[in-house]
Amino acid sequence: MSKREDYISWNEYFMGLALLSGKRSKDPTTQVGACIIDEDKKIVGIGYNGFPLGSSDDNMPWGKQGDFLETKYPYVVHAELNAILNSIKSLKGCTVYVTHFPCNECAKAIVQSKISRVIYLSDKHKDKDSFKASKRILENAGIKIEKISFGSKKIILDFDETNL
Ligand SMILES: O=c1ccn([C@H]2C[C@H](O)[C@@H](COP(=O)(O)O)O2)c(=O)[nH]1
Ligand SMILES: [Zn+2]
Repeated sequence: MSKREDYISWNEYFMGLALLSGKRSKDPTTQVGACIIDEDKKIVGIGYNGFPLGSSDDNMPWGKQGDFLETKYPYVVHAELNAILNSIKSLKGCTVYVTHFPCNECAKAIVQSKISRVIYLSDKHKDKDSFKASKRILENAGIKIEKISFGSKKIILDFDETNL
């Protein structure tokens, strides 16, 4: 019997984990996931966007507009920051897989934690100033930035045990 040829690549595996992590997010508009790996391809941190630990989701707003204090923006912890804060070791030389290009605040945290590569799937906010600033922060710090592309490839997770 010869080996399977249609196994997933490392990029698909780690971006898949970032996407799966984003599925935990309760943000009704944008679900972001991040997965950090070290130079040995070991997963060292993972996260998604959500409210801080102990903040009941039922007491916090998920809105986007109106009174700033009644929107999600001042309260939500970004996926990249959660992945960094959840990390189990020093992140020097690590790579972060992110479903969305990081904002300027996350870019600063990425630089400060000494992550050296950012691989992202979507840059749908690339025309916003915060994302232009983010690109500048990352580039100025010499961090490698790569847009990942899989064409229309999908990975289907089937939880039906009879199909295993
Ligand atoms: O670097 C980032 C930027 C944003 N997020 C989170 C914060 C929010 O929960 C959403 C963005 O919501 P919009 O409705 O698309 O404005 O994404 C993040 O985790 N990381
Ligand atoms: Zn951010």
